[in-house]
Amino acid sequence: MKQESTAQKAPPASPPPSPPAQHPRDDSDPQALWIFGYGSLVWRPDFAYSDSRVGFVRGYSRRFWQGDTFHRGSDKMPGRVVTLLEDHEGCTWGVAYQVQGEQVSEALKYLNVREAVLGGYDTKEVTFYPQDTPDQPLKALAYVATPQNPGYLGPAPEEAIATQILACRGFSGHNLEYLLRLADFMQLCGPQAQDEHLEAIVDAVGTMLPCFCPTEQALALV
Ligand SMILES: N[C@@H](CCC(=O)N[C@@H](CS)C(=O)NCC(=O)O)C(=O)O
Repeated sequence: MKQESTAQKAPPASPPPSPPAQHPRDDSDPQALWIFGYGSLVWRPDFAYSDSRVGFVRGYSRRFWQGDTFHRGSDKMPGRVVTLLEDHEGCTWGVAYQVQGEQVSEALKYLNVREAVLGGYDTKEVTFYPQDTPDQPLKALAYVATPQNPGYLGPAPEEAIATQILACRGFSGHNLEYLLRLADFMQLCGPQAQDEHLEAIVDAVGTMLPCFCPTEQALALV
């Protein structure tokens, strides 16, 4: 069966910018906006920002339950990326970025394409607790993939998610890079930042890698 190369799939033409929605503003600077990243945005924001904080949001758990046919997968082999699941007991660590002045419209225009159009994410206001000043929470904008979006894959055993991640790649790179960069970030956050779902997938990948790695004999044939 002909494998569609991701190189053949041109990204959809840029859509008209999203209508000016009401976004949470930074009380200290009405022109400023905080944007919360908890997936690829923690290591590749790719928009200009004035400040950033490591911290967490309460009431949400991070899950690899969103399919991705552009950045980390293809139409035939969709990858898995993260979204936020409402969970009363949940806590998700990430990075909040402050954008000010012209940075606000530039960031929103960029993220509308990257997250909404290409990724199926919608925006949601969350309360962000900076690691260093959790008693001074901030209102922030998060991009969340809800079960209603067409790319949503929903729950699966961590082993199945690991297999899918090992097998997929897209325009932004391999799905495994996405997983491991997020795991690296969580390591940097320290022992108080736990994500059992992420850890279980990383463990499953580690168990499966020998099956995905060529043996010496196979390499000798290259
Ligand atoms: N909205 C989450 C997840 C974002 C995310 O991973 N989105 C995908 C879109 S499907 C993306 O931007 N991928 C770019 C990449 O994989 O480098 C975040 O705040 O980080």
